[in-house]
Amino acid sequence: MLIVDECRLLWPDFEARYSLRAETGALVAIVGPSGGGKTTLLSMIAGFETPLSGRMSFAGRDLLPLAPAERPVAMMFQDNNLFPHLNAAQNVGLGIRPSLRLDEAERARVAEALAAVDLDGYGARRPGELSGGQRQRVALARALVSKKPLLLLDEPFGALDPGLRREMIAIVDDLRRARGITVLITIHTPEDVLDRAASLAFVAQGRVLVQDAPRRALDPARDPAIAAFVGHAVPAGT
Ligand SMILES: Nc1ncnc2c1ncn2[C@@H]1O[C@H](COP(=O)(O)OP(=O)(O)OP(=O)(O)O)[C@@H](O)[C@H]1O
Repeated sequence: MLIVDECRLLWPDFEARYSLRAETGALVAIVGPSGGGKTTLLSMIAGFETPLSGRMSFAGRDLLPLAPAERPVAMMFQDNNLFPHLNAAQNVGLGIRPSLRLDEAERARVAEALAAVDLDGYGARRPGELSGGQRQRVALARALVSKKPLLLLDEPFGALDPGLRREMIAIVDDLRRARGITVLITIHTPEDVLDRAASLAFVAQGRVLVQDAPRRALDPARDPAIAAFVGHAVPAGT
C-alpha cells in the first residue's frame, strides 16, 4: 500500500497538503482542474519535491529519506523526454543505466520492455521515425524497464487521439495486472479509466478533496470544485 499522509508543501503562490492511499497493485486516477497540484503530488512521491512535514510510505517502507533513484518509483511525464539522437532501445536503456553501457542481460530487459508495449522490432528507430503513440510507448517502456513496483504517469497520453489514448491505457492496465504494479495516473479524461481505476482522487487547491470509487468521487454534489470540473453547477446552499 502507498500511504501519503498530510504531506505539506509551501511555495509563494501555492500551498499543498496531500493525503492519499493506493492499494498495492491498484490503478488510481488523479483528476482535477489545471494548476490544482496533480503533477506536484506525483513529483513529491517520486522524490523531486520534499514535503515540509507529513509521512509517506510504500509497502511499509518510509519513502521520505530516500533519494529519487532509491525509491521504488518510476515516473513518466507528458512530454515524453525522449532523446532525439538516441534510438528507441537506447532511450529505454537510459531507464537502466544513464551511461548506456548495458550488459547482455540488461539488453534483454530492454528488448522485453519494448515487447511489453508492442514495439518488438522498433528498437533501432529514432523518435523522429516513430508516430506520437509509438513515442509514448517508448517512454512507457523506459519507465517499465527499471521494474519498479510503483509507476507514476503524469498525463502520459493527453496528446493522443481518444482511440489511441484508450489503447495505451489498456496496455498500462494489462501490464499492471500482469506485473502486480501499483499505478497512479493523472488524467484529464477520467471517463477513460472509470472502469479500470480502483479509486479516483480529485485534486484541487493542493488537496485531495475526495478519494473514492471513480463514479462516486466525481459526484458533483460532493464539492463545488468537482461540480465545476464535471460541468454541473451545484445550487447555492446545498
Ligand atoms: N517548483 C515550483 N515552485 C513554485 N511553484 C510551483 C512549482 N511547481 C509547481 N508550482 C505551482 O504549483 C501549482 C500546482 O501545479 P501542478 O503542475 O502540480 O498542477 P496540475 O494540477 O498538475 O496542473 P495541470 O493539470 O495544468 O498539469 C501551480 O500553481 C504551479 O504554478
